[in-house]
Amino acid sequence: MKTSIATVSISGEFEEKLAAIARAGFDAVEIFENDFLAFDRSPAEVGQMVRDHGLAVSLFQPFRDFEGMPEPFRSRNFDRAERKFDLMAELGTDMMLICSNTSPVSLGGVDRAAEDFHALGERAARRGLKVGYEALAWGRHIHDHRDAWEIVRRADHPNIGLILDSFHTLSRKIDLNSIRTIPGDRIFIVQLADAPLIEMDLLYWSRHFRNMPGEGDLPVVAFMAAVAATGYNGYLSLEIFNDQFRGGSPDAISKDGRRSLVNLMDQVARAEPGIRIPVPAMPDRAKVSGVSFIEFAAGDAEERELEALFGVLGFDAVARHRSKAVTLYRQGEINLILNREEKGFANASYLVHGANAYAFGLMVDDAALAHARALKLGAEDFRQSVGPGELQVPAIRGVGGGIVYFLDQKSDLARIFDVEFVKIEGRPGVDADVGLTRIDHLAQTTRYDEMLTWLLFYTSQLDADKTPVVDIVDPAGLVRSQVVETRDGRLRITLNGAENRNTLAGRFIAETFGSGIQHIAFETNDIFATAAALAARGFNALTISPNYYDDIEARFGLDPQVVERMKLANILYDRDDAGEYFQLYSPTYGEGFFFEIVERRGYRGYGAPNAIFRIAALKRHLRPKGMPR
Ligand SMILES: O=C(O)c1ccc(O)c(O)c1
Ligand SMILES: [Mg+2]
Repeated sequence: MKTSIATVSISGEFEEKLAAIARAGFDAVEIFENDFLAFDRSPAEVGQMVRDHGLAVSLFQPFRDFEGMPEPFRSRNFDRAERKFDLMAELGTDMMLICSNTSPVSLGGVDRAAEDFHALGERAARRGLKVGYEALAWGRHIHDHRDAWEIVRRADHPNIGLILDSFHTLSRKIDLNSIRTIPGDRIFIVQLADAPLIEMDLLYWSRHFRNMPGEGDLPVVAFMAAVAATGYNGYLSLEIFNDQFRGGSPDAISKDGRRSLVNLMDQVARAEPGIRIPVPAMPDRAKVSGVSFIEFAAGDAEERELEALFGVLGFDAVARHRSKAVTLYRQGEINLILNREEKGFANASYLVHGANAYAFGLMVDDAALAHARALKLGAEDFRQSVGPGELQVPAIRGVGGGIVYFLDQKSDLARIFDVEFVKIEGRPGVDADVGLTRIDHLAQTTRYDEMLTWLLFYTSQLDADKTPVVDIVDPAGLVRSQVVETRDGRLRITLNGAENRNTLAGRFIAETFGSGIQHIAFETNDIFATAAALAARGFNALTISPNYYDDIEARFGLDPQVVERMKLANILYDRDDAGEYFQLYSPTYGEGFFFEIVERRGYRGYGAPNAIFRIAALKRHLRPKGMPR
């Protein structure tokens, strides 16, 4: 498969863009005219620069307001096109994109447009060039690929073809079967973009909100499956206009782009077998059956603090690592690992970020395959030397440079805790359990502009979906939250994107020097019993304002006695179509890390309406900056 990306999709100086695009593994770039015009090198030098980076120029674009113009505009347009043909020869590309006319003076008429294209085809043929026609979703007369195709068909010239752009077709919800009847060799190039579903003007949506396939909500897989079914085997070219990407890291955006195409084509090849586009074989997205463990890095000082905290939460130290300063704590199905090694990755993470939950293990169907897929998608491999008899657990770097381990039940990895740990025997009378059964969700906080990267990271590797974005109101600003979850809820990761550093989330990443796990939610089957057991162990739940309880009693029509019990235990409540949700929180530790305990009675959400109340409460607890602990 041949991949390409438009220069507008990436931020930076022209040469920076090329370098990042090349490093990410693309074959070609679409040169967007304005990027070129703003750059102070000659067309020939630009062409050479592109080739020096090992790239080709897939397309020169856009040429605007060409077809269906009255004189004198029509003649001028042909002259203008000839000038651009000169430029293309110097750049070293044979393909130009003409987008459908938006000019108020343009005349409609399929045949008039077809004649213009036929005449242009003659001129292009003399130069050995090709011209592709794209219907902009907001074109004045032509805004549907079916009409653009009709014009190309009637132009009846081998040097004139169709350009499809997923955004224009999908934003207008055009029947995708209409693509399947177009001959693949008449489609000159396919541009790909996704976008979040937002009701707004098509032009504005397109120019500001496009994102990489898989990052938005449009059915780009179905679109591309229809294109691939035509026999098309040309460039798969990303064309992403996105305000955030324009200010982002050229390397990160390029890598995301390349990952999005590999993931897209893997899904297309599965949906549409026998396509001509060669798609590298790779394992399917990994099925996750749960979070097997969460590992904390700490130093001596925090070790005792964390140990005490785990104890209060009802975790028991059940095993010690055979060769490392690592302890395993357990309750129900939950495994917490405390790593206070003075060398290795955990220690490095501790030195940079302070005590933090830097790693977690996912139980998948096949760890080796999950790891192999991740690497094919461009994930960074993680390996660390292992002692004699210890297992090399397949792993990759994740959010904030943390580690995601893959475990399974079918290999030796199933016995990791038996192989690497020694049981701590004989603690009679210790019955710490407060009824926590499993990890309900992990919450990772990132900068807002990294959110799409990590959403794509998870959803391209794991058989999990993303939920729509929810705005979390922090008294100091908005935090956007989006969840990656499996249908059965065995995996739930909430990603919280902080836009400013005054929010609880923003402060967390500012003070801990980067993104990471900010909270962990455990599940219980009886939150009232768990709350009582926790209190008996000396746990202080986060104090929720009494005002909250008056409100929920009225809002949900709850039994006042139940509300009174919730108030005493600082339990928050929410309800959706599927059921009820109860939550309680720990105070914050360190720079804003906390635990949550939830009981789900069928409920599928995350208590977003309660966020403002618990954030306000958490902030009351958070020590003022600069104060000693
Ligand atoms: O927003 C535009 O004008 C524009 C230009 C060229 C394209 O290929 C496109 O999809 C949109
Ligand atoms: Mg386009």
